[in-house]
Amino acid sequence: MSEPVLEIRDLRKSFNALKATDGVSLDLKPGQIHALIGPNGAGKSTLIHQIAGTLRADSGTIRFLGRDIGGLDMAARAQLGLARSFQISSLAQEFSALRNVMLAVQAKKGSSFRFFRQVAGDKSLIEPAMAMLERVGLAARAHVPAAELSHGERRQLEIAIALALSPKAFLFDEPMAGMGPEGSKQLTRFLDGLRHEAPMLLVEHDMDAVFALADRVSVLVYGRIVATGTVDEIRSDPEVRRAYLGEAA
Ligand SMILES: Nc1ncnc2c1ncn2[C@@H]1O[C@H](COP(=O)(O)OP(=O)(O)OP(=O)(O)O)[C@@H](O)[C@H]1O
Repeated sequence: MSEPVLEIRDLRKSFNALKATDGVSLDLKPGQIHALIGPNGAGKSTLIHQIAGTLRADSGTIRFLGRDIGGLDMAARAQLGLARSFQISSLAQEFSALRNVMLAVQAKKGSSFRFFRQVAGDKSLIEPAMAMLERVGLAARAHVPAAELSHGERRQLEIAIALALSPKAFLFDEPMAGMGPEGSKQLTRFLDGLRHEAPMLLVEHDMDAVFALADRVSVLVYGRIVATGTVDEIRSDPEVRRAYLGEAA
């Protein structure tokens, strides 16, 4: 069995009396899409925040590529290859799509800060940035400001930025939100191909997307994982159907 890329053990986070993360353990293995589902307020985003480093866990461990990253900040985790996207937009709205991706390429290179006008013509940034835009189907819109892109195009741009970081794992928080049926189908196809680039922890309410994509599904309710398994196992679990899928068991 291959080693997990991401290994979460007994993670806990409270907001006053509320246990938002209540002893969560999960593994993300190479090539996998591991979906995290659960009702509103179950603690899915809180969990993603702790893994990404925007929120500090109260206790428990987060190992990424074999290393305990609990003490690292978000930037250090991103530098190691943990790419987070969606829900909170990472785009600089006034900058073109190309410039947004160039900034990500520059950040990945870890180069010391320079004013953008000094690097605007830098081929070592433009070429990889354009390649990312091509991959996500946005090359023709490279020079359009992010603010003028459609919702679906902004999602594509966010993926291009995530790809520019050469991620070793993706954390995606509700990528399908607001996409519409056709957009969701396209994004589902795209994410399906991405699993071979890096495994993905996917928080998603769109069950069609989850059931089409996930190798494993974990169900979170009140901060606890109440079930974990394949799509078929989760779909046929009577407790999950009762607690979350809204069906009579
Ligand atoms: N910073 C905070 N301070 C206090 N309570 C918080 C904070 N962040 C989240 N919570 C609470 O923690 C619980 C889990 O919230 P979280 O946003 O993680 O749920 P979720 O499963 O992502 O929900 P949704 O599906 O609606 O996005 C909720 O009860 C929420 O109100």
